[in-house]
Amino acid sequence: MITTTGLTKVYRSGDREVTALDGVDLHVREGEVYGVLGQSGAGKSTLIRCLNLLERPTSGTVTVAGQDLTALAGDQKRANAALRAARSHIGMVFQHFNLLSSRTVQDNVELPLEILKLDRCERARKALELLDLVGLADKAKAYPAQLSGGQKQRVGIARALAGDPKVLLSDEATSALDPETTRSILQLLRDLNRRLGLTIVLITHEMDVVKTICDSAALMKNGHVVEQGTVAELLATPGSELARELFPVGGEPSGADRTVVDITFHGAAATRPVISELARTYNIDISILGAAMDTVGGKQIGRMRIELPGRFEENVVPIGFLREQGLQVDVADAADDEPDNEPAVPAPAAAPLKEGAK
Ligand SMILES: Nc1ncnc2c1ncn2[C@@H]1O[C@H](COP(=O)(O)OP(=O)(O)OP(=O)(O)O)[C@@H](O)[C@H]1O
Repeated sequence: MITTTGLTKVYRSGDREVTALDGVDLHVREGEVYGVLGQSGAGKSTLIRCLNLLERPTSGTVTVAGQDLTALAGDQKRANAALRAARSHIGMVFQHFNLLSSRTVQDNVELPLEILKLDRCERARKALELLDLVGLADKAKAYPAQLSGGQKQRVGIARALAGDPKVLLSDEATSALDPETTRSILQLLRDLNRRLGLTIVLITHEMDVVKTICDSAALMKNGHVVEQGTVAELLATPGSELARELFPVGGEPSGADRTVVDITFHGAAATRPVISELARTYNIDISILGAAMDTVGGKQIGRMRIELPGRFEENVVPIGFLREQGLQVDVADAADDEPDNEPAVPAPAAAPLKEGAK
């Protein structure tokens, strides 16, 4: 539904240049909720604003619903009209709602319909229908100042839906809201995604938002997308930073001469007694440093951090055993055991070794 290739944005002011996006290749499938994460300054807002060409990319392409928006973004009048038409199918929701305080709720929602030149009756009908969809039918005549933050964001969402968009872009839509209101807005977005088949790209810095509604996510750093995929793919990627942040499991090793292993249990594997089997089979003492169960992307996932006595090279066989059980196993670096110094050790038949070492 949305593809960017080699998307680059360089801001220039005087002789200073800031590369906010540096060759971003993004792929958002139709009908999914896609989260973009990253620290402040990573380029998230620039990316989302480039998706509807509010920000003109310096180079690269943006394709939305099969249409290359970058090709429409010429200076000629015809191209601009075509871009405006394409944009009307992309809604945008903002962190601070951006409502006009002098207009009623209904008039705020009607604004994009005025730009689309719908007649008065049609505008009113559509605005009331949208307000009903977001649960605010009774607030049509209220002014923004009379609404709570969550209600204001619902108006922002209704306004974003006015052009019957296929895509909704959300720039930190919930970060100005309290946790309960955040949950209800996320629920509304998920609902709209399912009922209208809406593709949603949202920027967030909250892992809970990703856990609650995202099908896929990307992590940005310094203008690059450094990880992206479905939540399940990310959780199954050894060493994934997003997976670790989505599902943190702490615990420090008790000494230098230990091997720390993070195990992720998906589905049926979560209920098998693999740790006691491991202890019995190899006659080793296993310490559990941390453990957590959670629902991520609608699926039950378990994670455990264990400690095995001895260095990595002494634990090759037990680690191979865990992998043979179909578990995802990430071996953490021991404090005194840099990856570069790891000895080459033969792999057991069914499992790659130390692929997840970070
Ligand atoms: N209009 C602009 N002019 C110059 N530099 C800009 C402009 N907008 C953004 N930048 C710079 O581009 C980089 C990326 O900014 P951007 O706002 O996209 O990051 P972000 O990940 O959204 O950050 P935040 O989470 O703080 O909003 C930053 O270094 C920022 O200072």
